[in-house]
Amino acid sequence: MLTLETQNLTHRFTPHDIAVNNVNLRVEHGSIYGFLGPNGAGKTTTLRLVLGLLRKQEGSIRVFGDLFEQSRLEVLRNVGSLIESPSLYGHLTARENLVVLQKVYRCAPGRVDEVLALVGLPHTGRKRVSQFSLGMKQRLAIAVALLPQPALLILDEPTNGLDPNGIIEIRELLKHLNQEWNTTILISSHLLAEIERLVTHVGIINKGTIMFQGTLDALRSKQQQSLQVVLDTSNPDLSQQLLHQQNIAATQHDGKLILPSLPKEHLAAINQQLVHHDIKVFEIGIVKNDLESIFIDLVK
Ligand SMILES: Nc1ncnc2c1ncn2[C@@H]1O[C@H](COP(=O)(O)OP(=O)(O)OP(=O)(O)O)[C@@H](O)[C@H]1O
Repeated sequence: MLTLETQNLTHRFTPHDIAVNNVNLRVEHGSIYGFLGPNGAGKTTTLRLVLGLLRKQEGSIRVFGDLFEQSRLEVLRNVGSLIESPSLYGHLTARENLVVLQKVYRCAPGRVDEVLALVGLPHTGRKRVSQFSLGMKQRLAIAVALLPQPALLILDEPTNGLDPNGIIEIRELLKHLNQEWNTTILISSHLLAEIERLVTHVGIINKGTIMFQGTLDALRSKQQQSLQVVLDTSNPDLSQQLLHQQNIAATQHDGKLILPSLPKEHLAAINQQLVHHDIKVFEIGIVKNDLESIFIDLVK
């Protein structure tokens, strides 16, 4: 079941530039969907459209199965979001901030302490938010988003500017929300490494267009397909010639040969043949592209 689905979502800020181009997001119920792309790719614009913060121009948006424009209030009651920097009152404590918003959103008063505990801020006492670290502010902003006990949480780069510890803390919090409360999470980031250990699904956007969408496993299998073999020999030119004679496309990098992934038996035969031509074989290794380089390839 899809919690969020867009069809051909398209948005232009000017007639000549398409910020979001026929985007078909498919966020499955119970998933943690990482929405990835470099700066300016169209992530924030897409998320703002999905939340009705920008007027939709083309395409359709369904949340919880309903068309967004036909059930806007009902949908927004069940969606928590953090887009760009959070609006918090610096002169108030974490609790006081939440009490104000609990009244605005008309949630049960008991929810304030629940969300403070959930985000790990129950003991900040009289400390004003202006004295909070960036990580604490982000946690509080997520607490605000959680007040209405949302079934869908949309977070735009929530770990921006956080140190590695802060990033890990937010990651653990989101995992907990997903596992314990079954909250579906859509989180954007421009760094795959930052969310790789968190997400179940990935959507990669570049210049407004989705380049890849699927499970993290599907992205990993792309990584598998991109394995290469590195061959270090005493005579790279002759080795390359011999490989080309067998229709194996080998290229030279820093005196080593790079060839496509081949079965073990085939590599052993190549080794034998090179030795047979008096070529010393120093190394036959596998080059495993990391997920980050697959991501970079997709958005190049
Ligand atoms: N209010 C606006 N007016 C005009 N152009 C805009 C506006 N907001 C965004 N854009 C343009 O739309 C494109 C997509 O921007 P968007 O902010 O959605 O990207 P992003 O992926 O969220 O990037 P970042 O990671 O830097 O936030 C960019 O070219 C940007 O310059």
